Amino acid sequence: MAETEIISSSENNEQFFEGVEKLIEIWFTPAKNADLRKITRQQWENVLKIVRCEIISFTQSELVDAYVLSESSMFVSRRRWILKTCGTTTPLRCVRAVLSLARDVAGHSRVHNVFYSRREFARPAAQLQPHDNFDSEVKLLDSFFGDGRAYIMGPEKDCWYLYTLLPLEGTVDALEKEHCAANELLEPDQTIEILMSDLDPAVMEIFTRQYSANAAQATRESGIDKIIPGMVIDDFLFDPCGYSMNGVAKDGCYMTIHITPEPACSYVSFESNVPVSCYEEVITRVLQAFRPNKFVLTVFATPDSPGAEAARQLKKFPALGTYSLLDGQHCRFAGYSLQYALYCKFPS
Ligand SMILES: C[S@+](CC[C@H](N)C(=O)[O-])C[C@H]1O[C@@H](n2cnc3c(N)ncnc32)[C@H](O)[C@@H]1O
Repeated sequence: MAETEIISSSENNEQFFEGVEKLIEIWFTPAKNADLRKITRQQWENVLKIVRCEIISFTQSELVDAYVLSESSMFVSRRRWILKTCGTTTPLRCVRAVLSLARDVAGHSRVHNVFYSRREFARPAAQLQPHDNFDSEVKLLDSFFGDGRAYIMGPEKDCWYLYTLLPLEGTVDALEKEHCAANELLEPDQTIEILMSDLDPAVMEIFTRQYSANAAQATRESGIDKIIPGMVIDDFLFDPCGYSMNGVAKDGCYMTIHITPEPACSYVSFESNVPVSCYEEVITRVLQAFRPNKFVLTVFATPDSPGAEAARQLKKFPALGTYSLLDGQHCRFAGYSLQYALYCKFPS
């Protein structure tokens, strides 16, 4: 397994691990016979060496290959590549290699869209270049993709960063029309992410070897298997603690959950592209399973996806159960809308 970044703080002997992930998603323009799944496992292993992580498990459905990594997950489908890695990994360092493999092995020579995002790290100074600050990340991304657009949402300590491609020229409305006309091949898409911190220690205990004999037990006891029914689950319980899972469904949907249970730095991320028109139930199940004190919620949706309605509904939620909205923003990009929100538990 790759080098672990579990740091022991000498002051109080508490373990620290940076659970916050960097997430990059690249969509390639549809091309005849092109498929990212032509890239071999050995080629992915070489790419992941640059990132400083390893493959520890694999599962697949007809439409998506899902890898559990020593630091989070990777999903590969015909024209979409997703890499989500935590700790002090360096995912942006491998983008050039991925673009070359996409062109030379998979037959994809045109990038359609790119999303790079992350929450603010608990310890930004511990990150390696270019992840030690957002400006360096943006500079490197621009060197691959030309001029992108960078956003910072939310208050300083809890902010969420996003980089995506600039619409070529003109208004978002005009571009959306153009997209619809030119890209009949493009499927609707939506992604929900819930990035949770400061979680209930009683729940976090489930994700330790002391409490759970294996990953399947942790999955069942926490209720992870009930969050989105019908997924084939590939789960992993780290030693002495920590948990990662990927779920894949026949229709190409995925979900992924990663858990850092250490009390000093507890963090859980949930992500899925499940196409629902109301996310309230999924969000409620996630919050009931993990009981965070604080979380960032983001929903990306194309205008033709069921998730577009869900994103509109979220705009209207000043509170979610026992959580109040601290900050919310809505953005429209060419082809996507984004809802960002930061929620915090009501003071008891
Ligand atoms: C890979 S997991 C999930 C990280 C994820 N990004 C999250 O949401 O927190 C990290 C957890 O596993 C633990 N862990 C144990 N052994 C590890 C290893 N060899 N590599 C990475 N993490 C390990 C860490 O201490 C941490 O609690």
